[in-house]
Amino acid sequence: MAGWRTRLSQQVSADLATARGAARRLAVEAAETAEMARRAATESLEVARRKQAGLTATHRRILDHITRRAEAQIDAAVSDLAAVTAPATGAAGGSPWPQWKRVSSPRREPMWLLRMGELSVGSGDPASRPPALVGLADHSHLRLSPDAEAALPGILLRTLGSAPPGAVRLTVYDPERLGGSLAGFAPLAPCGLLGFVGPHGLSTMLDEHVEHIRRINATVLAGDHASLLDLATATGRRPEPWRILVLLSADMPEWTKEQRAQLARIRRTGVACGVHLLVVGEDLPDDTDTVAVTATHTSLTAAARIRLDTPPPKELITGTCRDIAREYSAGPQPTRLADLIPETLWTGDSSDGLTVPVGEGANGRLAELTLGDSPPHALVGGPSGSGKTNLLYAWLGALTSRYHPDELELYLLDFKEGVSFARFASGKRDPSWLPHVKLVGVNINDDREFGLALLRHLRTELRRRAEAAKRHEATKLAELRQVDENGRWPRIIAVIDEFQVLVDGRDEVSAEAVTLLEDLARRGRSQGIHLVLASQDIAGIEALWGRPSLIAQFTLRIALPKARRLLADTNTAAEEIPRFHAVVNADSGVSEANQVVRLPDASTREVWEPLQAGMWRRRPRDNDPPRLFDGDHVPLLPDNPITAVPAARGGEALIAVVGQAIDVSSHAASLRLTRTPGRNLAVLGTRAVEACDILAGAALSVARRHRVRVTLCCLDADAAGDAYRLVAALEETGAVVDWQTSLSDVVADWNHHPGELPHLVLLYAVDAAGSSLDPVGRQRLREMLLSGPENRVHTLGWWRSVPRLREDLGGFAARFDSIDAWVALDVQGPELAPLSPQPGGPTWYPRARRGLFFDRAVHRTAEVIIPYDTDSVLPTVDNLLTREATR
Ligand SMILES: Nc1ncnc2c1ncn2[C@@H]1O[C@H](COP(=O)(O)OP(=O)(O)OP(=O)(O)O)[C@@H](O)[C@H]1O
Repeated sequence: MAGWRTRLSQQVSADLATARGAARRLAVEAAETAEMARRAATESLEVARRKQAGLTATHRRILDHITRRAEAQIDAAVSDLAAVTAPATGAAGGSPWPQWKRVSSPRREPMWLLRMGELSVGSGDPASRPPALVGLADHSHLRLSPDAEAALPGILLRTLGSAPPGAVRLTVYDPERLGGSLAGFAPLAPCGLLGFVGPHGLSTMLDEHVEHIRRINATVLAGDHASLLDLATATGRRPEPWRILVLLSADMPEWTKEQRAQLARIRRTGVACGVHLLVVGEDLPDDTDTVAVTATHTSLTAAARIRLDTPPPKELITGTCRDIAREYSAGPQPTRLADLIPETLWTGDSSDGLTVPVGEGANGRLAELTLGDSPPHALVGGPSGSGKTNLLYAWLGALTSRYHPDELELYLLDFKEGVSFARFASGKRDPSWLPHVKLVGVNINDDREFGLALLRHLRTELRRRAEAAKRHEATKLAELRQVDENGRWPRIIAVIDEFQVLVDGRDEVSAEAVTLLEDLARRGRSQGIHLVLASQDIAGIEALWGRPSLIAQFTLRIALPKARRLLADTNTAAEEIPRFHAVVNADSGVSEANQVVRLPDASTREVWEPLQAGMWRRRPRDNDPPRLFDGDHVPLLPDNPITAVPAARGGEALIAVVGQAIDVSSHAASLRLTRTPGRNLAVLGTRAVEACDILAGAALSVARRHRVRVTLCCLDADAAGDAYRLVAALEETGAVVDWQTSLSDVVADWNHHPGELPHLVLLYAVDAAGSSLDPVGRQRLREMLLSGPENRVHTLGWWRSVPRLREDLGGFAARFDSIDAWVALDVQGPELAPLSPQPGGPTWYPRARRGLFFDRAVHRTAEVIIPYDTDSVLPTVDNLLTREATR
């Protein structure tokens, strides 16, 4: 028994030991497994932590990137917004108060938007934040909530400062504080730019604004434009002011039904007519048409928050209002030349006429002038200083900017002293010219012949056009231009300022001028040639009154202030108009056709020069500068005054130049020295300098083109210096020159060189020989004059009076057929009778630097010339003496 127990016990012990061992092993294994699991878990945790850190960094990087990009986009959008809004806000609309000043917004564009504060967006510095903008004038009505009331003075000041003085008018309805809240604007009140209305004036004020809107619709917009802004865009004109009606604490629910109805009308129709409501502290029913502003938002900027600017300093408000009031009270600025200039140059077609604006009419629109088939010609009148020249500048500026130089040509003459048209020609100070101008004549008050020359030139052009029209069976310019597509037929305007100088004399010049004017006025209408005659002097107009058929053609009349007799007798409108205005009348001056026009300043160089420079830069390639004739200028002997003129038979003709013709082409007046009897020249008169110039010009012009023999004899000590200088100049041309001191020797030898070279005999003060020339000598002189030309000996002589010439030619019975050509200086017309085909002599009033030239071979009547100045083409006496000394 003990044995099994022992065995059992041993067995149990052994099993227990085994079990313990197994348990221990299991425990160790479990511990190992647990340790491995722990390690694995730790590692996993570590990996997870690392992953999480990586992911967090990546996420942060992505987030940063996205944030930066978003910020950059916001900043770009902000600066885009600022750039986009900048032009719309303009200086006075948008600049912060420290830099703020008054600047008018452009006329054709909508009034600038107004800065109220800034949008709270963007990351950058507050200065670059986009402005919070609202529009009032030209844009909409505005409503400020009570917490935004502080913005009111700023909005009003910016509006006032963006427009010219007087262009914004304020009416303030402020029943609570009776205008106290806008006291800074008070300086505008005395001149009517600001009105305060109390409770009793409300209905009247609303009625007035409604009536104003009605008037604008009926008379200003007149169905042609949808709004005043449309009118401004189309025409550049702002004929009506903006009216801002400020309603402060208006307590509208208490208003009568009629008052509310009137307000509703203003809301519906006001903006198009420049009437705007600025309501403070009231809720308007159904205000979708009104921009609402609170301290933090505007209905335009939706969810974006805004921050309002601080109000402008009080002194800025009062100072600005005082300036505006002062400038407004000083009167409106005249219209500007720029208002007459089209945006694109030279788009007009002149086939049917020339129509351009010239100033501002009473209705605020541009008033136009037309020249064409009707009215064809214009008369402009007004006393000195009334602005005629300025009117002509404005008209010409508008014409030349609208019509291309192929559509319009200008001929401009000014008979009064001064150089008013000289600016259109190229000069030393300003080399540009007006490309349409063909001819400018200034300082021609003594040279009426130049006016005549212009009229003759126009008559020739008229004939050319009439012939072309006949060929093409056209009855007027428009038709001719249609059928002759390749022809160049611009309209021509000839402007003659102070034309009375040309027509009010009692001589042949006036008679011919009036006849030519009559012809041009009558027939020019259909050929596109238009006359504009201006005069300050009633006499000018009166010279025409005697010619009813002539004056009847001048149906366009422009009367400057105080012009007399220009309009119909009963029409006194010109007496009543203020400075810088004109009565324009296209119906021969009858009162019903009056149109009062305010004219722009077109005279000052700053206004004119940029316009001319712009056209000059765009001138056609073949556009030549206009010919300028200045009566005060003495022309120099040109190098080559004549182009080669072939002789009738063999060789080239000897052509002696005597001066510059007073002519449209300013050509050289000359005589041909042919082998015909009489081809000599006599210069007559006592003006030695001019006589020397004529002889020098004649001799040099021949000697420069032909080798000649010259015999020179000077009998006037005062002229000897010039004669001596001429000899030197002639020798330089290769001429064979013989200086004689005795006239007897000259006439004794005149035919000693037969046939060799053409021979010029230059005699200075021939008559001074007097008694020193015995009868034989006198006879030889006559022979030389009579027979010389056939032998190529031509005498160019200076006699100081006609009687002395006559004496040298044979006394009382003298015949003048040996003198074909003469130039008279200070010799009266009747004295020239024996030399002239005109009975009693030519009409000639001697004047300085002018000569009367007659050549029997070509002239029917004598022509006025300007002796060329030869001083600068002759060597100086000092030069000659030095030359002699070094020989
Ligand atoms: N619309 C205008 N706006 C501003 N200034 C003007 C205007 N019209 C004329 N003026 C100025 O008035 C002055 C006289 O004008 P303007 O020379 O045209 O007169 P006028 O009638 O031609 O005189 P005159 O015959 O004596 O030359 C000039 O200084 C001119 O600049």
